[in-house]
Amino acid sequence: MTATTSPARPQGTDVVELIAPDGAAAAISLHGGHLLSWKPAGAAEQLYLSPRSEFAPGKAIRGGVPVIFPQFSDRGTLPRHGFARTLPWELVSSEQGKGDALAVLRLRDSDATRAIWPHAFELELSVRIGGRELDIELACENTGETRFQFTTALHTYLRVADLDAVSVEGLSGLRYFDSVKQAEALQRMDLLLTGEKGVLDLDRIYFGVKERPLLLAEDRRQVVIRQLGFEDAVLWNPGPERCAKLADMPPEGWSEMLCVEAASIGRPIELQAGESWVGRQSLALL
Ligand SMILES: O=P(O)(O)OC[C@H]1O[C@H](O)[C@H](O)[C@@H](O)[C@@H]1O
Repeated sequence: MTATTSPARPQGTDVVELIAPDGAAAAISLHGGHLLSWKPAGAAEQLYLSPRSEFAPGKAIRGGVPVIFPQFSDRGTLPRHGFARTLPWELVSSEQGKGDALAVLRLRDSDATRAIWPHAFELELSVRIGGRELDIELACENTGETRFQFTTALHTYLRVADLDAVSVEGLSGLRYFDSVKQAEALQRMDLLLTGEKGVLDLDRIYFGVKERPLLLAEDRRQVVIRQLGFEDAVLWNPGPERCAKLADMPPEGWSEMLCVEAASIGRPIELQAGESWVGRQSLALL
């Protein structure tokens, strides 16, 4: 069975709706190849999507899962977080299986990308839902004649009921770059408390996370976050002051979200002509 592509969700954005036989559901915008919503079977929305997000050509959507490629943040000369999140992707397929539903989207180099990044590439984003699990896989192939390097992330905005009650486990002993303090540090404790009691204005790149599972926990909810192929993870919450300066976030938006991003930043990924790389982030609601 083929899932439908509904035109004109927010302001004309094409959105692919996925529904698994057990009722798990997701919505993916072709603008940015951007997962907007994930509802596990029998459960509520797990992703944060800003009610003030702009859904306009050339603009990034605030929330969901932006695809960051080929540059993380301002770490290079390209537009912030690269161009994949602001370009139209094409839908390759969307289908329902026996126990899941899967959509595949593609972005290839174009005159617009080659004008600022002179490389031939093909990105494929696969989103699979079923039961209480979500898999997001990003594959990149070098379709040109020369090697290139890139940094990348799946910039997942998790919805939280109350940031004060949220903790993240699994980071102890890792070195991180604190982008707020512009300094490196070592994560001493396994438990990272967010919100008023913990770290506000949180912006850290944890290096060498690799396949360590992370656990996001709040009162009665636990989400296990796994990654494969990505080396690092980013934790981000703008806190009240920075949030107030973001035009596409409501003033209180920061208290309802926490980004836990699967990323490769510390060691850029290098692909020779014809080579491919694959990275995956998997979320499971316990
Ligand atoms: O506002 P954006 O360009 O979407 O970036 C949002 C955030 O993305 C990442 O998490 C970075 O580590 C942050 O420094 C940045 O503020």
